[in-house]
Amino acid sequence: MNPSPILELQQVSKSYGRIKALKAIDLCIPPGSVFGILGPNGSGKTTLLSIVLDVLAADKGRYLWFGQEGGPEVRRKIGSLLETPNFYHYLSGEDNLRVTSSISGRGQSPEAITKALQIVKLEERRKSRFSTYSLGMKQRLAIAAALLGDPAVLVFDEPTNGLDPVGIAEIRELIRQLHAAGHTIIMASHLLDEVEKVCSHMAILKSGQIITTGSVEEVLADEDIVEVSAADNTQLAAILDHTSGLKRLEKEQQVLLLYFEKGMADPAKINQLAWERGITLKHLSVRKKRLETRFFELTNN
Ligand SMILES: Nc1ncnc2c1ncn2[C@@H]1O[C@H](COP(=O)(O)OP(=O)(O)OP(=O)(O)O)[C@@H](O)[C@H]1O
Repeated sequence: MNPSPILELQQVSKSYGRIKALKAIDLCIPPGSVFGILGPNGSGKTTLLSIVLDVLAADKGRYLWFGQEGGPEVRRKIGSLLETPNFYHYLSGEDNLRVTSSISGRGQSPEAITKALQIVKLEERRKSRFSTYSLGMKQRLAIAAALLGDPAVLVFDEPTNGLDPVGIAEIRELIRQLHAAGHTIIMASHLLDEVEKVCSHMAILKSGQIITTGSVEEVLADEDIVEVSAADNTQLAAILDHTSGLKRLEKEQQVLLLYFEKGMADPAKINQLAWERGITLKHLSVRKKRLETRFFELTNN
């Protein structure tokens, strides 16, 4: 039996005038997951997160956190970062967290603030003014604010937006660490590579609809891809073109890519087939589909 979802959306719809931003969304987010919400610009990611965080009201449908409908008790278990908070530039990181915690009423003890600063690795710079922080540090301070009160779930909208590769890698590590510490993380992103690196599950949104959802492996593994090469790839292609279960064959630089229905690829049989026709393979491997490829397949249709 599947564990009860941390968050469940049932038929959630939202329009802005004539624009239908979300169209009857059903979605389940499993506990303990790092759940990526992916989608092109304008697909409805921010609208979806704003609704489940009670920032926006849905026109129709409902959502349940921990199996319940809203309320302050439930809200306390969720930390969020929708957009960078308005920190005071002349205050230190630590003082900014004090202000945030007194406004939100969460994690007000000095220990809670120190712990949040430690987790995001800003302890050494806690006394520095916010204005002296790099963009990556500012974003980590925003995550520290979301961590106040030690919420079970963290919701981030584009947490690596505007960061350089080092800043992105720091946030990636932080997300992994928070996940390992037991938090469920829900994040909207358009960075396919990031989602592939850190997420366990995902949903792809397009024009306000979920076009696929599941574990990252499930979403990617819609077909088997086998990579082969021999001294003469043209001859090899002619032989393998009739392999049973083969959907299509593509040439890519020095290798041939054989696409099979899911579960139909048989590398041993491919090797044998080539061998029987007098061809020795130089290379044979099963390739994992990249999220980028899958994303474009799904969103371009
Ligand atoms: N306040 C608003 N008024 C009118 N239309 C809006 C408003 N906010 C969003 N929209 C529209 O709703 C749709 C979904 O927008 P949303 O910001 O949720 O998408 P998104 O996937 O988060 O996009 P991005 O990746 O660009 O942030 C878009 O067509 C957008 O133009």
